[in-house]
Amino acid sequence: MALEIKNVSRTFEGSMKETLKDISLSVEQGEFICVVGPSGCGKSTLLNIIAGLDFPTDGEIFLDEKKITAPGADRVVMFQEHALFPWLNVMENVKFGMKMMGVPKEEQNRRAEHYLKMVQLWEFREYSVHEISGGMRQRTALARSLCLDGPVLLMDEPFSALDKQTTNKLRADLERIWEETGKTVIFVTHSVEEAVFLADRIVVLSDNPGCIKEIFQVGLPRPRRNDAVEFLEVRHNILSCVEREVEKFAKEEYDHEKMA
Ligand SMILES: Nc1ncnc2c1ncn2[C@@H]1O[C@H](COP(=O)(O)OP(=O)(O)OP(=O)(O)O)[C@@H](O)[C@H]1O
Repeated sequence: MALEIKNVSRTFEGSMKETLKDISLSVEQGEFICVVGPSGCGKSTLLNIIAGLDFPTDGEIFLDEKKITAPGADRVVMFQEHALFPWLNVMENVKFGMKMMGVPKEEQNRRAEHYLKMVQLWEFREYSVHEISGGMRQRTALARSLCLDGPVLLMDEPFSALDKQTTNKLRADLERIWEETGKTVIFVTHSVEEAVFLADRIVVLSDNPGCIKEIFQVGLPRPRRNDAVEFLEVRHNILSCVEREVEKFAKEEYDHEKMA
């Protein structure tokens, strides 16, 4: 599904500044977009608005020309916290969302098996949540999200609480799954390296207010190696862009303090 973000701005009640200002972006069906930028620049706010969990003060978002006004089955959100139910086992957790959506039992079983195999957890389906590692929990959450079969996957720093080795493994898994399923992915991350590993395009947000500062087309062949010279070059360019933003923000804070 194609996503069209048109002049989206968001100001929170009681706030003196716009969190997001005039964001416009066209995302093609099956594209992998990463959003990076300084802490607090509005990445999660943008994702929440696309999810229909929050609303723009100005502007509109369209999914295949249909305006987004609420959460919907066409967009599945996955957060940093896996939010699994500790009293359910892996399989039951994966089926939970489908149950809530009234998916017939046979279809629940079919999808749960398919996606648990895809995330390599089929052998662990009877394990309870406390018996599996953090990475396996996040893979359970990923299988649960994939089972909902939404064409758009919205991911808010899904791997940031995990150790480096597990994160690297999950990134590679996600890339493979994205290639297999053809979903449109919007992925928020603090890690420029993660963005260069995963994205077709990387959107850098500026801070205060959150605007699109630059959009990078990554263009490196997949699978990508984070020690390849080309990878490091792209990473360096984007990092400089984000760091300039952080420096600008720090200077503004400093000037503000001086004037106070
Ligand atoms: N519900 C809300 N009410 C008021 N202000 C909010 C609300 N949600 C977010 N904000 C403010 O909007 C700004 C952007 O927050 P947001 O979480 O979108 O940034 P972020 O770029 O995702 O941050 P981080 O990288 O630290 O996760 C922050 O100043 C935050 O305090």
